[in-house]
Amino acid sequence: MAFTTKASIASFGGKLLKLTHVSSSTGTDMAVNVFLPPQALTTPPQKVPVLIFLSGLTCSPENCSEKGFLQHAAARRGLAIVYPDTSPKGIDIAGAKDTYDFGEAASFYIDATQPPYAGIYNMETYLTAELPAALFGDAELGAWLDPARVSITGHSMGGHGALTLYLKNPGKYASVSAFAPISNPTRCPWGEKAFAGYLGDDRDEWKKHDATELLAGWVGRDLKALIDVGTGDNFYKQGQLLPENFEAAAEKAGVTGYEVRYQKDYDHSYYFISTFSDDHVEHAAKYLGL
Ligand SMILES: N[C@@H](CCC(=O)N[C@@H](CS)C(=O)NCC(=O)O)C(=O)O
Repeated sequence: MAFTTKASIASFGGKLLKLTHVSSSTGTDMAVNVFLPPQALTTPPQKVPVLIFLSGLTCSPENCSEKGFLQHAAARRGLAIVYPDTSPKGIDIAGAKDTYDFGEAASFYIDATQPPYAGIYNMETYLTAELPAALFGDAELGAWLDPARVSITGHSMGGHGALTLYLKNPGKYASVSAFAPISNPTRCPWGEKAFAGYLGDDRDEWKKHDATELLAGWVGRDLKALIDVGTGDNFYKQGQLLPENFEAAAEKAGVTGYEVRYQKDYDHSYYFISTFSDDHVEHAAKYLGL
């Protein structure tokens, strides 16, 4: 297969595959983990729906695979989980490793237009075109993964990624959910820094990658979205997440079918994610026909 298998680990009756492949979008090796539930691993193999999980700042495919607990419900419901990486890695770009919120592991899941990131940080193209084509077209993986049934979720920067890729590509994903998403990046310090660095100074360009701004294109539609935010999340308190702005924009656009839950005392960590991961898998399962 086009993927190299680095590990195959038994998990909840299924298998977690740790894979790498060469990406033409980024020009680098990309890591991706794939959890196959027991329902897929039959003879002959069974195609199962897929939930993509996009991770947050500083992460790799490992963080959520190890402590997000998505595999628990996914194994019960018969869903595969795909954990892509957060950015191209191992490239020598000056400054890219200097801070936790920009550069390596902080791609914001967009295609950068500014040097030195342009041409390398093409995460939107990678996630929406190259990776699905590689996974579903693969002789082995393609026997387990159903290209017609895909949903998306994510945490923090990955919540921003999940919401924006969903809103930019109507019909591509059956539903969306997010844990502590950066909901209005054009108006928070993390987003302003990332968008200035990757996209330049034109704030109208930034808005094309902001979930709150993108809601204007969804007037009157059913969003099929679940969002959880912890009230004890320091990044929420610092104004990095701004879920209220997303809610206000959704209300203004008259969209339906979304729920934003404020979970008392929960922080930004994987203790928060693992507590509510069953709900997010259930949300996806509902729209994936399970
Ligand atoms: N200062 C923190 C900020 C980054 C952070 O909290 N990242 C979140 C996503 S925005 C995370 O999932 N970190 C990795 C982990 O908890 O396993 C750090 O460097 O770890």
